[in-house]
Amino acid sequence: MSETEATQAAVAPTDSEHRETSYGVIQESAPEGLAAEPIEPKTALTDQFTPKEWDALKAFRVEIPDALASAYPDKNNAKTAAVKLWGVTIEPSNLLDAKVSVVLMKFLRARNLSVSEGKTMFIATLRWRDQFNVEAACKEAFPQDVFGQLGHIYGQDKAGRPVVYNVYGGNQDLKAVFGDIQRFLRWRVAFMEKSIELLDFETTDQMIQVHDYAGVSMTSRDTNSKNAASEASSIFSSHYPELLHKKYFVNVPSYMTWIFWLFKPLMPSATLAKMSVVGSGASTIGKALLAEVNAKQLPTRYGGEAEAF
Ligand code: HEM
Repeated sequence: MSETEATQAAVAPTDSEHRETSYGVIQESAPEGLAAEPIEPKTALTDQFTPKEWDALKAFRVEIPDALASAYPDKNNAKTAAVKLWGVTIEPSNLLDAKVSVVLMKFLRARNLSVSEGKTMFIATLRWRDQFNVEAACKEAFPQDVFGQLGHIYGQDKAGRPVVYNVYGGNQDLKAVFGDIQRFLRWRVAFMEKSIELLDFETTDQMIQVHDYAGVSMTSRDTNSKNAASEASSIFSSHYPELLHKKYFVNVPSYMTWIFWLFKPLMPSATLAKMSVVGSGASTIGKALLAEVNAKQLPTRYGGEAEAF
């Protein structure tokens, strides 16, 4: 059997006997003359896929071996080898796995269900992860005195999504944080990956992000912090599709809210629609965040009851 045939057999087995498939799913008999549809393992998240999304996913699965070969042109067995993305193992022989389906669906949704564009994004993401060396960034020891207060992962929203906070406020040495842009980016990517570890891709596949800008002023926006912000933002738009449920910008000084719109050209409109700028002070912030997060899960400084960071 050729590699292409082997892949198609794994994606859409056609024999009409009861049998266990390569991905461990019992295949029901199909009526005479009809190809059996592979049985899809279901989860709360795959249950939310629309018929159009299922169609796109089935077409995308067929493209995966080719996508893997394009992502890793120097690897001999790239077409059949496993790749790990956000803790989920993707390989041509397990494409019916529900978690794999949820991960692949993210690339399709981010590209309006276009299989070719989703595939391009998937290939670019795998290549970028290698070039950036995400694995090494996740193992890097960042100085606590510079990065220790910059990111917090705390609590869940009412639907169980993790809530993550980036405190980019002026109450810390922003020159040290953004002085080395590449180091900041490695820290930010590692923090994103750590947040993603809390997603099981069965019941939860998105997070809430909060940016806290308490104490920033126009002088905090120097060339380095501006470049770091736009580079990080473009990395997330290009290589972390559909992982954000909502994003709140809190403690934004009112004379600086216009900065929000500077990011408009960097982000798809669907992502922009998930974001809101909230004013300052625990009660104002609480009004916005308590709609999503229970008081016990929300730090007091944001209007909740949790004695957190
Ligand atoms: C003045 C100091 C500021 C610093 C140091 C700063 C830092 C950053 C950084 C590092 C990012 C990268 C994305 C991330 O980490 O999630 C970012 C993104 C962003 N910032 Fe700021 N920022 C500042 C001010 C502001 C202000 C006043 C606003 C107004 C609301 C704002 C709105 C945004 C938006 C819309 C994004 C894109 C979000 C995304 O890509 O997920 N920033 N900022």
